[in-house]
Amino acid sequence: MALDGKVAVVTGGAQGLGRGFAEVLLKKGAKVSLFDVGEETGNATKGAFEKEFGPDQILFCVCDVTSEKQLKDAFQRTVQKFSGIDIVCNNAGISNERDWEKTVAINLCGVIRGTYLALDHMKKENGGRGGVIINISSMAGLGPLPASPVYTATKHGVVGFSRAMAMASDAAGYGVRINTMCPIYVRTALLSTAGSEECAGEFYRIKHVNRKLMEFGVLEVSDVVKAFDNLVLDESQNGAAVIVKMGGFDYVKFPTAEDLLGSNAP
Ligand SMILES: NC(=O)c1ccc[n+]([C@@H]2O[C@H](COP(=O)([O-])OP(=O)(O)OC[C@H]3O[C@@H](n4cnc5c(N)ncnc54)[C@H](O)[C@@H]3O)[C@@H](O)[C@H]2O)c1
Ligand SMILES: CCCCC/C=C\C=C\[C@H](O)C/C=C\C/C=C\CCCC(=O)O
Repeated sequence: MALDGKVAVVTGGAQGLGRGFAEVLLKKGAKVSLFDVGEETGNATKGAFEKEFGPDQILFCVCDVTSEKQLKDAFQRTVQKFSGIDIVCNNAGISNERDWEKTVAINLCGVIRGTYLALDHMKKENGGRGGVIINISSMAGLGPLPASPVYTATKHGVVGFSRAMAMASDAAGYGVRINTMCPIYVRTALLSTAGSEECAGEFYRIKHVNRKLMEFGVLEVSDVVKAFDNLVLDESQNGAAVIVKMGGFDYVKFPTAEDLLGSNAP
């Protein structure tokens, strides 16, 4: 998929990974709509991007992904400004075990809602152009992060939902690919707050078990952006989950029905 002239949405795009994803899309000629709850950071990022890429390439919508109305309005504003949508990255996420229902609402319900609304605009049966949706999970979507059980559950949920939706999209002829990214730790604001007493809650006393997993390494945003760029462009991938780790990225090999059921497989 060539990116020049394409229209992209990035949730949680004001900072961190989302900002990095937005920047690479803009560099390759796409128009980008940032959805973020952080008004000040979002406006600052919009201003910086406008300076570099010009005023017509970027839109910032103050939007909380837990609100159906705000998310719907943000998609609508994007379509009105840019005409259609080709790429959606559901990236907004938090790590807060104390307020675990908020973690589920943003990390899992926000991704589901963002995917459904994206499909309303992108699927061919609605007159959309097709395209690609990339949902941001984590390595904690593939294995346990012990001091963050609810975060782990939401990220497993993102992988399962995205794989099922990829098959549904294919079977229904939507023309939209749906893939997931699963990075190990990345140096962002989320990482510096997740281990705090305020976010870890009762698991604060065992935060060392999460910290130990830093032995896998800590990525820079640019490492994850490279894998994102590859996944957006690779039209052969639908239902893929990409692990991003030190030294590069790989496609996850999931067990097949035959692996799981042996001779009972259909
Ligand atoms: N940093 C890591 O180690 C790491 C590793 C793997 C996956 N991830 C995932 O990557 C994604 C981005 O995380 P990050 O590290 O860049 O974090 P970050 O905190 O730097 O950025 C997250 C952005 O999401 C926004 N956001 C939070 N709640 C929102 C809401 N309700 N509605 C809209 N926007 C909202 C924030 O304002 C912020 O701009 C998350 O889904 C996270 O789980 C992070
Ligand atoms: C297979 C094992 C899973 C390993 C998980 C690896 C990476 C996870 C990345 C997450 O998305 C990061 C999110 C939250 C981090 C939570 C706690 C970190 C505490 C760090 C600290 O104490 O400073």
